[in-house]
Amino acid sequence: MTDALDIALIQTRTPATAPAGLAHVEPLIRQAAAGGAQLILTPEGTNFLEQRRALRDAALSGEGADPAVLGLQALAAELGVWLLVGSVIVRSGVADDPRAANRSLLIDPGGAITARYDKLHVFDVDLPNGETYRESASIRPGEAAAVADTPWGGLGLTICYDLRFPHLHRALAKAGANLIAVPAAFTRPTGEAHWETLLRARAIETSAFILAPAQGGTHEDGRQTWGRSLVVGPWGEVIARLDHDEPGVLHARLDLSSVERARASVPALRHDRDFDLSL
Ligand SMILES: O=C(O)CNC(=O)[C@H](CS)NC(=O)CCC(=O)C(=O)O
Repeated sequence: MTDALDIALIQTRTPATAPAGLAHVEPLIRQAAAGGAQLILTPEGTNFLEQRRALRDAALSGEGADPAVLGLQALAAELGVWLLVGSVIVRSGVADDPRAANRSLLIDPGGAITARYDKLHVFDVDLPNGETYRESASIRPGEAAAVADTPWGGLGLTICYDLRFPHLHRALAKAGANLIAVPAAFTRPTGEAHWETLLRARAIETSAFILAPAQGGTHEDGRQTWGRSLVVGPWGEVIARLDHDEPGVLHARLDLSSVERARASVPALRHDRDFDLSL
């Protein structure tokens, strides 16, 4: 295992009103691979993004039959890269629950899916500007966290709103993650107020790299997402950022040995104490 890892984050704007093909990500993934990225990460909603989605049975496939998933598997194999598909909206496959899963997939350079994670925390939120989200109406939350094996160590999987739950990230780090993916489709107001601060806080708390590819810009249905894809190092330092909401590729070279250095220096991950909360 060498200490250098070349990654790339894909920032895109998934079509909002219909199941997407790959036109909004494939050229960017090819560009990332041509630029030397070994691990490429895409945002939440890579195959489908629709704010006011009704239960869209007709539009949804299971993971094994989703055209975007199959296309991304073929692309990873053709390019010989690891691909973390931030999320796809697919049939959950759970009987008696018509809701979909909001699922991250890790695809290896042979095109095989080696890890998956269903978003644990769904976004049921009323923002001060009147934007309202009820993700639980269409998405069945997952039950389990996941740390995926990669040639570069453990990759903790999270999705978007999960960013607000620090104990999940600490648990991932304690379970062996030195990289944590935070693929997102953040709202504009919460992105502006919270995105970079929360990402840097999670990096500092876990002494892990935080890799956050985002949706960005104004979507067809008028929904706006906060781009500004970000790579943060284990000391909380910003390694690379896109300072806009347009589609693009963000390259970064990670020095993996910096995780151990940060953890040796401030071992807070090992300093948890049990405490009493009685008054
Ligand atoms: O809707 C889709 O198709 C894809 N999923 C999303 O966009 C999700 C659920 S609506 N968005 C978030 O979790 C935003 C979190 C956020 O913005 C915050 O925590 O502030």
